[in-house]
Amino acid sequence: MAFSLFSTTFFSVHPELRHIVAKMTPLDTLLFYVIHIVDKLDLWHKLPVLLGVAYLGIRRHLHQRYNLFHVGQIKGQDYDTEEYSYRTADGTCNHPSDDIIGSQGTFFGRNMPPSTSQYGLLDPHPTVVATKLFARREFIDNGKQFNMIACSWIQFMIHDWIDHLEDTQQVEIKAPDEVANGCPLKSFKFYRTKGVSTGSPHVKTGSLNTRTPWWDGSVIYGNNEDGMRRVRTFKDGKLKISEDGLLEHDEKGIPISGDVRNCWAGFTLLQALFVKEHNAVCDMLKEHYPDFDDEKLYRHARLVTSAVIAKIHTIDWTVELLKTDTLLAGMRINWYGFLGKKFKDFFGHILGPILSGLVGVKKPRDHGVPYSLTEEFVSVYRMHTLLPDKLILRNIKSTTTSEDKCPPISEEVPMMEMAGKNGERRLSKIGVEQMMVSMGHQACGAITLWNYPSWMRNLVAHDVNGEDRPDPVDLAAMEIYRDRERGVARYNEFRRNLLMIPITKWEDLTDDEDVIEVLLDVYGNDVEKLDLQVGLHAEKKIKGFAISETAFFIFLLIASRRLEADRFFTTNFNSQTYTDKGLERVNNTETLKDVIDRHFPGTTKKWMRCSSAFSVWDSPPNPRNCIPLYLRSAT
Ligand code: HEM
Repeated sequence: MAFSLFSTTFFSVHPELRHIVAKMTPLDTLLFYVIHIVDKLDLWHKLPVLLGVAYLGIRRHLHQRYNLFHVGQIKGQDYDTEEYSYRTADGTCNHPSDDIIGSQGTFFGRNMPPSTSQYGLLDPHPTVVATKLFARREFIDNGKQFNMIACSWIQFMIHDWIDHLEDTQQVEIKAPDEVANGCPLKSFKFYRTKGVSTGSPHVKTGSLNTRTPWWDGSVIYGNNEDGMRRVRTFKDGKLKISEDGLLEHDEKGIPISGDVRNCWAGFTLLQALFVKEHNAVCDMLKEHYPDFDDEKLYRHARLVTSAVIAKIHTIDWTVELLKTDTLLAGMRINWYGFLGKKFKDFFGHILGPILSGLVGVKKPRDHGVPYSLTEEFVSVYRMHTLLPDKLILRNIKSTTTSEDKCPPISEEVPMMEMAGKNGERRLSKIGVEQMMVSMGHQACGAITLWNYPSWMRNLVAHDVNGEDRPDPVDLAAMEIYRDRERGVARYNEFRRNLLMIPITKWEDLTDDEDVIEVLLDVYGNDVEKLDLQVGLHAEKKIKGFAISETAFFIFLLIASRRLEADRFFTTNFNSQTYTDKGLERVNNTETLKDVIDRHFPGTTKKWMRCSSAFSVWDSPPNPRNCIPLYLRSAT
């Protein structure tokens, strides 16, 4: 009897997922069944590497089938792809038959239908959630896994991919009495997200992405013609950069770069590094192809630099974020395929995406849904808890360096002073190398509850031109409001839509009794009401993962999509489009360390012990020989 009860519950589909499974094809139902049993045992991340990769392959397939929703009906035109064999300023002309898809100002897509929950925009009140569950009590770092370069890197990527168009109408949020004492701002105002009619019966209102969603380096090149003109020198294909290796600034002190919103010194440092990389690619191309004019040099250098950025993100940054052998293998398979780099270098992309990787396949694939980034993707990237309260500067001139290559601390600067125009002034005094080494040695924050930076709860945000907004905001509360305003599902609905087992009680989410006590205070016993952000930050983490599993499944889908839907990572990832030397540059760059070494020779040799520039620099190198033998060809 006990066994039969066990077997029926164990082998049956979770009742709350049945309506989703009912829409699947028989083969997909079977595949779902396989991953569902693994999920019930909480097993996939404990499986041997190849089985773990297989699980993720099945999951990604199901998400491609059931978690891509197109929003909006704007249709572009067919165009001559050969004429546009370069990345345009506004992201047009990338999809092979529709020039508009993926360009600036198109709709955010969705990974699931807009939330059906009946809870109101202020239920529970966003400042109550922010104060009771997010406010930092004391800084929690994430150990040696991830440093401030990694934190800046992801902001650098966000500013390449996504930002929402705002309305002209403002919302005002007032902190209720019960938490007012714990709120740096008793009330604050901000612009609503602009809701735009989609013309479609399914998702009636959507929002527009003011950045180009392609992985096209728009964070340094701009999102349209004006942005691109601002950053170019129009000589030898190069971009503007100051003598000291940092960004140039306009007369108001705003950096001259592709994206200048909500920047801080760590972020502009990366912009400057990749401007240097772009300019070095221009020099290299000019040497090999002396006939290339300014325009040709610019276009090719942009293709190469954007691909270098995408590659570093895929096989260096992500691997540090999700530090397990399965993900190390999975991300390298995304770029190089199961047969690994050596095979691909030698034979080229002669086999399909599984054996030779997503990059270089013959045709871009969008799984029947035009490419865009999604509302849910934005939500899972809300990672402001990565930011500390202070930047710890190191003295790289000191002669008393310890054996672990860790220079002594010279100063601790409040993060507020490193943001915006003030931050730019400070950075110019600090200089590139000291800033890079200092960020390398500082762990960033853990993505967990009670770790939201206090200074961001009274933050002067910027407009798209990099100008300060007059009204400071409580970003922690605002983020809760944003997800609700945009119809992003709350935590449990989000999980169901991602084919994950929903929670039924707080203990399913966390073992932390203090957290459970506050969840009960804020949400009562209603687990359905739990905000997505709170769930993502509270969830028990898989060993080695800096983010929650729930967030990870969105990454799994979108990380591949950014590569496989893009013509310049597929059909046009070839020497005809990139040039032989350009493609060689992409193929020979594996990590951020490679780029730092090119432009600041000696820096990592002197100051870095670890293998990746994204780990805390005095941590030991990765023991690569722990990777199973059968995967060595892929690594
Ligand atoms: C000093 C550093 C940073 C500052 C000052 C900053 C500030 C802001 C502000 C003011 C917003 C707009 C909020 C709104 O209007 O809804 C925002 C949005 C966002 N930020 Fe940050 N941020 C910083 C770093 C980061 C980092 C490290 C991440 C990590 C992933 C991140 C991810 C995001 C995301 C995903 C959004 C939402 C974008 C959207 O609504 O389309 N930010 N940030």
